[in-house]
Amino acid sequence: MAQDAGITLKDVSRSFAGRETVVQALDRVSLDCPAGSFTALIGPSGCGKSTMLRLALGLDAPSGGTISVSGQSPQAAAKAGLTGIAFQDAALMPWRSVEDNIALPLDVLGRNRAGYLGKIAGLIELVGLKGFEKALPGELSGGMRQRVAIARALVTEPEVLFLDEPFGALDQILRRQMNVELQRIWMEGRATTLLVTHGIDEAVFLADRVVVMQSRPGRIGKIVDIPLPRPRLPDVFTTEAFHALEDEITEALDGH
Ligand SMILES: Nc1ncnc2c1ncn2[C@@H]1O[C@H](COP(=O)(O)OP(=O)(O)OP(=O)(O)O)[C@@H](O)[C@H]1O
Repeated sequence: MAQDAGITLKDVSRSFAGRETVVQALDRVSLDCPAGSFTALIGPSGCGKSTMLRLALGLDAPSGGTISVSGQSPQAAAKAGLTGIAFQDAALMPWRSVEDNIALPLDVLGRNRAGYLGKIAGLIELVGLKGFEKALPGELSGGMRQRVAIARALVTEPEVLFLDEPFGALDQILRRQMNVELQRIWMEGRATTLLVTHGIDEAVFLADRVVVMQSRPGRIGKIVDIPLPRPRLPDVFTTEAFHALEDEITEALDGH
């Protein structure tokens, strides 16, 4: 992985002009996610999480400041297939099979799928969907659809992975299983990962650092380091150290 395969935001602002007021969705936000790190972003509704993701994906431009993704502009990184994204609702094409959905970014980038057949088969194995290659999304459970979305996000071998509440629609038990799976997948590839989540437990379990945001204007309130050793096992959820970190994040969310 390249030395600069991280995400860097320097004094990034994004404002939206409303009818009467200006909404400061992000106000001079600076954040450095080093190559290979796992960062979770948590904050109240409207604090600018989606805005930050859209900027880092090159789908929107900041009003001020600079963003670097994998050492390039967000647009250049996306065009080069250096970024991967998985959303909450999986957003699979219902008429495409599992393997065809996973191959979608290759088609979008105009890459020859033939060169990726081994990669696709490996990803299907990695996310535990062997035997479901030809299945359609309608034949899969919610958890399986999210696995497809994660495999799809990884197909271009991105250096930077964005996850926008990928397990938000799943029940608590399945979500925890998927958290364990995601940690395993991340530890194998070590893409620089930025996870947007509403789950404090999910953030503590997965991340090296949890960035707690505040709204109006959208700013970083606190960054909480998560020093728990890896691989983290499911029983870590019930430890005192885990609860203490959850409490620290809850307090930061309450503005303390
Ligand atoms: N295209 C837009 N036009 C006008 N205002 C916008 C636009 N996009 C976002 N905003 C405003 O910017 C602020 C931040 O929105 P954003 O969607 O980034 O928040 P969020 O933290 O992702 O919220 P949630 O957790 O509810 O998804 C909000 O006040 C929102 O109304």
